[in-house]
Amino acid sequence: MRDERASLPRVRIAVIGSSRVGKSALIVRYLTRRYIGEYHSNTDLLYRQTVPINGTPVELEVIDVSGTNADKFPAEQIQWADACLLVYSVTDRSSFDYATEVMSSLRRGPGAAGGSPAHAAAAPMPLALLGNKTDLDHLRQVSTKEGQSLCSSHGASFSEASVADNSNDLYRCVDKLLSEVRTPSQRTRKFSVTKMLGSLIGGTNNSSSTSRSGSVVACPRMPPPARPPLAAAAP
Ligand SMILES: Nc1nc2c(ncn2[C@@H]2O[C@H](COP(=O)(O)OP(=O)(O)OP(=O)(O)O)[C@@H](O)[C@H]2O)c(=O)[nH]1
Repeated sequence: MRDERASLPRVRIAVIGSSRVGKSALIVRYLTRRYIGEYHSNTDLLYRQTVPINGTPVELEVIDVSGTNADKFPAEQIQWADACLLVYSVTDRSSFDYATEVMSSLRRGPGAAGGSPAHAAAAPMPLALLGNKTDLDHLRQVSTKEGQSLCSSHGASFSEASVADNSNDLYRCVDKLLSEVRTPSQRTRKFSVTKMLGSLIGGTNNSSSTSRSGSVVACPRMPPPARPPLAAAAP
């Protein structure tokens, strides 16, 4: 099983944003369609799932970059990733400011703040911005226009969504980002990870559950920026 998974093509996404904007809720929602109301972690977590695309399994890895350390620029996590999803809360101006800062650094130029050497030499890293918590519109501090304008000036795609309300926009946003990394002619996804959710939430021991059709693993620490096999996540 280990060799089989190691040989799969990988797509790596870094989800970055201030604390409490809903990054973990978003990732779990995307992978399982379930909503986690309260899940706080002060460390990075790696979610891993085998996703069949056009009948070809692809290893999707998503790193949930803890917002607790948002004063530290997540350069290593960005270097590790093929694409970044920046998340802020439309109810939290400071979270938008942080996303703005990260996006500006990312787009400042080759090697400025992340992106692998390959990315720097070729196209810029695919980047998406998502304004979460639109269900709390009455508490809104950041307008839709501000998000749009930030993205149009930085070559990123923009969406707003409510993870709590299970907006379709959140799936569209992530799917689009994935398609910018890999562009198979037709994407199909099959999830069978729901029953692993319990171990994911309690996942402090690197336990993993795998199956041919899908898996999720939580790792307590982010992998190094180079690309050795993720030993901690191996079954
Ligand atoms: N109203 C509302 N609350 C949300 C939404 N998404 C997440 N939340 C809540 O926001 C809080 C923070 O969500 P998390 O997913 O833990 O946020 P995070 O960005 O991972 O936070 P850190 O682990 O501190 O980095 C939780 O209480 C969630 O239930 C949403 O769309 N609407």
